[in-house]
Amino acid sequence: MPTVHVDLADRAYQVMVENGLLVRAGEAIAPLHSGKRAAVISDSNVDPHHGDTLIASLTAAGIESTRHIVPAGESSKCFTQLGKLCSELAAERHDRSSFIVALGGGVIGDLAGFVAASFFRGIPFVQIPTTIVAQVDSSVGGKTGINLPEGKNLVGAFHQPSLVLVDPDTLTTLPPREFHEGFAEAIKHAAIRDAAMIGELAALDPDNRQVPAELIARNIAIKARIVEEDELETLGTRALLNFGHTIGHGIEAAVPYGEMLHGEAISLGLRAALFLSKKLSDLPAAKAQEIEDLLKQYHLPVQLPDAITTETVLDRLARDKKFQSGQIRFVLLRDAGDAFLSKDVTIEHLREAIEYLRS
Ligand SMILES: NC(=O)c1ccc[n+]([C@@H]2O[C@H](COP(=O)([O-])OP(=O)(O)OC[C@H]3O[C@@H](n4cnc5c(N)ncnc54)[C@H](O)[C@@H]3O)[C@@H](O)[C@H]2O)c1
Ligand SMILES: O=C(O)C(=O)C[C@@H](O)[C@H](O)[C@H](O)COP(=O)(O)O
Ligand SMILES: [Zn+2]
Repeated sequence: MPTVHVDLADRAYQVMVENGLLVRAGEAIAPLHSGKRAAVISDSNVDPHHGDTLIASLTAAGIESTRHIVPAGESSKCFTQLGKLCSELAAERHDRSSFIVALGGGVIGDLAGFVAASFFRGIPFVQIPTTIVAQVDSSVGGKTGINLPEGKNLVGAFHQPSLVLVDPDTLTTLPPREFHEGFAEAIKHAAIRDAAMIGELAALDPDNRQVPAELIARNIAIKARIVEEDELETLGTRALLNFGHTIGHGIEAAVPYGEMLHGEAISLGLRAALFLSKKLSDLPAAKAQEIEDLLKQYHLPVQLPDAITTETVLDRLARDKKFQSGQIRFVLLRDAGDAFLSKDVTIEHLREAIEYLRS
């Protein structure tokens, strides 16, 4: 069973990756938490598939739980759901010895994690990710938060989970679109840190739901090593995980939240970033093509819909956290597996890259 240790001093934790782990979640969680009351936060799609299994496992391990369900989808990463969940926890008389269990995709992980960071000024939380995005990326690293109409993830906190339990079997209930979108984050990891994984992803059948636990763990390890180096994104290393996210976030926020899934927007952002990496850095055209082909193989979008205007994308991305004192910090590739943070990308370059997505 692959386990990845995230080494962050007093905030260190394990990420366990194992088929069938959801049934044993209670056993894994109980020894880590002195409190025996949990608030399970999930969404209206995930709870009917996996909620009962989790609650039964917690109960069997002596953990009493309350159940909190938000509407499925990106639009739930908002102040309304944050406030509602905090009120529900207070009404259920959760206290500082309680902990949260987030059961769902990246939306639930980010939202429930922010509830955990805020309620009573912070209580522990466990991540049980159920999408590819969440299993290879969002459940690890401690970025929690919500969106604003003005842009993605503009309000939030760093709050590391106390444990992450990844059960690849939960991926079998994902609809095809939601299954494929997550591979954009795995392709991102390969592009920035693990060129060999490009070939390995290309060798897999993109429609096979039996995603190898080793592949998920390999992605988690890439992210964990970067987070260990630069937990709060102050040094620049962690910003490399934002490859494809400047334009990607701009596109995701240019339409009503949820209309374009995160991974789909990031696929477009990756293609734009590959274009700029060829133009402004040394990325060989053949490498860029190989990564772009991988996006297509995983049924990810590579063309910007006509209805999304370049000016709207530019407006949304200008509010991104990566803009500091008016300067853009943009992630480019020198080569596959070799990313760096550039200050040479201008608004004109961004405009050109967004237009390129129409070709
Ligand atoms: N914190 C981070 O480091 C980080 C990293 C990457 C992405 N994110 C965030 O994650 C979010 C996207 O996450 P996502 O793509 O997982 O979206 P999501 O959580 O909305 O899940 C996608 C859809 O799949 C459904 N679903 C989830 N698991 C299911 C399952 N096992 N069976 C059936 N249906 C299931 C959900 O209900 C939803 O409709 C974005 O808000 C993004 O900003 C955060
Ligand atoms: O964990 C990180 O760091 C990442 O950048 C991972 C991204 O995939 C993720 O989408 C993250 O939420 C982006 O963070 P943001 O700070 O740019 O909003
Ligand atoms: Zn992302």
